[in-house]
Amino acid sequence: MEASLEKLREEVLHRNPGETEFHQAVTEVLEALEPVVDRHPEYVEHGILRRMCEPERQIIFRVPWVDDSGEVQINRGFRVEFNSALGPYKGGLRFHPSVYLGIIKFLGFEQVYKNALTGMPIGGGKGGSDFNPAGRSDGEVMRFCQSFMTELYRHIGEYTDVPAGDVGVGAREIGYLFGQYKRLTNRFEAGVLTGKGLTWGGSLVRTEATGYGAVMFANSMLGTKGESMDGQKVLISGSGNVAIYAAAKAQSLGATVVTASDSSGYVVDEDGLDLDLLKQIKEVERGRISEYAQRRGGRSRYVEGGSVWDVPGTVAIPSATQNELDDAAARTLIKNGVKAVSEGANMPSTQKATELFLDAGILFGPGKAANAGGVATSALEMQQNASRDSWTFDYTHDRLEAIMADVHDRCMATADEYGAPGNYVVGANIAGFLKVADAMIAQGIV
Ligand SMILES: NC(=O)C1=CN([C@@H]2O[C@H](COP(=O)(O)OP(=O)(O)OC[C@H]3O[C@@H](n4cnc5c(N)ncnc54)[C@H](O)[C@@H]3O)[C@@H](O)[C@H]2O)C=CC1
Ligand SMILES: O=C(O)CCC(=O)C(=O)O
Repeated sequence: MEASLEKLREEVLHRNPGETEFHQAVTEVLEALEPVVDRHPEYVEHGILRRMCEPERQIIFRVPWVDDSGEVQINRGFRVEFNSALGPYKGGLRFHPSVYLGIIKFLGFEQVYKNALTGMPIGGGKGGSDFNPAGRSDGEVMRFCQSFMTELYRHIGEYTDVPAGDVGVGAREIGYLFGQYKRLTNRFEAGVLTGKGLTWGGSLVRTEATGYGAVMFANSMLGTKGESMDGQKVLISGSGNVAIYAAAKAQSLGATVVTASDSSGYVVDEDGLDLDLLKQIKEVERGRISEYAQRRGGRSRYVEGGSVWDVPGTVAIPSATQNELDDAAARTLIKNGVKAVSEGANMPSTQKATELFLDAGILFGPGKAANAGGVATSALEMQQNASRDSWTFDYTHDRLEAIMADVHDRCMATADEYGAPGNYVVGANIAGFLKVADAMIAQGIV
């Protein structure tokens, strides 16, 4: 790495001890920015890179609540408002026991570049809690969400910071969070959260958008080689919001999706996933993936533990969590003939896995580009809220499709321009960076 970038990387590691995911995300971006620094020393002179590695604001708070047995529970809440050069902070909330500051900072950092790439007027942020919704009753989830919002509400607003869902935060949680925000502020401020219910300010296509977008991105990448999703054998990890709708879009484009997983194991279904069954188990019953094989029968099977990436396939869409696809998995995928990897999750491939894909000439769509469809559609939801309008499914879907095509083309053109043709990691990071950096220069040292 170039000396000024290496110095900055060391400074970030030193200032943020123990935050390994944040270190990883920063390292990837700094490596990709090497050709920019050579060409544009003014970004170093203005301290842009250093400022972009330091969140504008980090909020950490206590979230006390009472469980069903009357016991007081304490969780920790976070909101990292990373960068507002392009618009209000925007990004999801994650409720998962693994959450700590380093995870929220990596997600917030990624969000800045991703949101810039969408072309929409949104800055970047992320939040969440170490609360584990698994096994909690609706009443417990509601009381937790109400307590979480009782602190968060003073930091957010449609022109300030607009949270949404992420792992463990879906329509149910957004409903409880919105209800409490409305109660505390006495305002029906629809644009303060996205991912809302369709009858109270939500947007059609937002539920499907991240998974759909990741498949659209894969389709565009394959298009550069004269191929498409049609006829591909697709491996998907996870079985949550992103995984389910990535599978749905892939199937609608003529692919066969043969895997899904959760933290206990994975299923393989050579006949293609039955998505109605998967949705019933995961979205309605909130059950385990093992039940899928039990109920589906036929050629489906459940594998306890193990890795979904052991299954042969031509397109991989990792859609569960960070660092779920390591170098061993990447080698297996390459050996088995994978052609394209489109990251539905945030940073699901380790740095080594990413390098292996790039070195092998695999089409590789990094999360900040490939999964940008979710936040882009959140921005469309904000647009509808601002104009008190609601658009049709088809119109919103067309907007998403146009945005994803543009993200793809911009990554490709930028990679070409900076001497790394076909490298979407370089393209995504540089294209996102330039937009934010120019806005920051225009706005002065703030
Ligand atoms: N929901 C959204 O709009 C967006 C989500 N993402 C990213 O996509 C990923 C998935 O998020 P969602 O689907 O929204 O969450 P979700 O809560 O709906 O689903 C998460 C899924 O991942 C599985 N999972 C978690 N840890 C796992 C592990 N260690 N091994 C295997 N499976 C595991 C869970 O069982 C669950 O099926 C995350 O990285 C998230 O940050 C990215 C962009 C937008
Ligand atoms: O829709 C949003 O605001 C956030 C989506 C998100 O959390 C992400 O892109 O990782």
